[in-house]
Amino acid sequence: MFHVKQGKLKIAPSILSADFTRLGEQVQEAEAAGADYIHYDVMDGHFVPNISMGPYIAEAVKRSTSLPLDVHLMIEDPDRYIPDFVSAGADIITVHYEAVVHLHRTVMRIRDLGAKAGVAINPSTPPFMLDEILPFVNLILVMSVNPGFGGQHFIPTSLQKLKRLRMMIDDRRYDIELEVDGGIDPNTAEPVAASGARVLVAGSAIFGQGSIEENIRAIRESAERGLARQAF
Ligand SMILES: O=C(CO)[C@@H](O)[C@H](O)COP(=O)(O)O
Repeated sequence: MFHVKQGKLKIAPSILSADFTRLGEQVQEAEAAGADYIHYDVMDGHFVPNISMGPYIAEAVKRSTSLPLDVHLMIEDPDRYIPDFVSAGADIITVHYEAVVHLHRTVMRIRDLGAKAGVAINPSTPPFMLDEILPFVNLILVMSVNPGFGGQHFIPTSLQKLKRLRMMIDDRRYDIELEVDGGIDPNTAEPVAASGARVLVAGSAIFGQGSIEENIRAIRESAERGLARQAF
């Protein structure tokens, strides 16, 4: 894991904001429009105040696309469900720093089961809390809203956090994807990319209104402008 691979910007539509009566169709539309991952939010009503989807729907989503399934577990005791999501076809499984006691064990478990392992941090968690786990993860997810709901406003202090993490990753030459999630739209995509994010999750800005294809294009173009003027 000790080489830097910048790669291109990735867009990960969050299907939390999709039309569930046409879920397969909307996932396919996102894929045809050039999405890179399908972001799948799992909420348990405990770690976050909302309840969303479990492994059965994940398995159906996986069958409807050839894109990697990027599963974000916003749940307490995620270890209980990691094997179910791996069996459902999850390619990346991200757990919350705040939800896990033995984070290294959890991360290694995800990797041993054959998926990539991510760690997410809430808006109030400082980046240095990830210091010891960085050598073991494939992805870091910066939550730029308090997790639990789509359609919230981007928290601007997330930009400093992204810059700090970008530096931590690059200075140590880790091959880790830096993902951001919450309030990403054509306005915020530029500053988050300029601050170091390389995977942008967006829900309401992609599925909320208008064409999925145009919405993805607008976010990608904005992020590419941000990448071109990296803020550090
Ligand atoms: O994890 C979450 C919310 O907790 C996200 O993935 C949301 O689904 C993003 O929605 P928007 O802020 O893009 O509408």
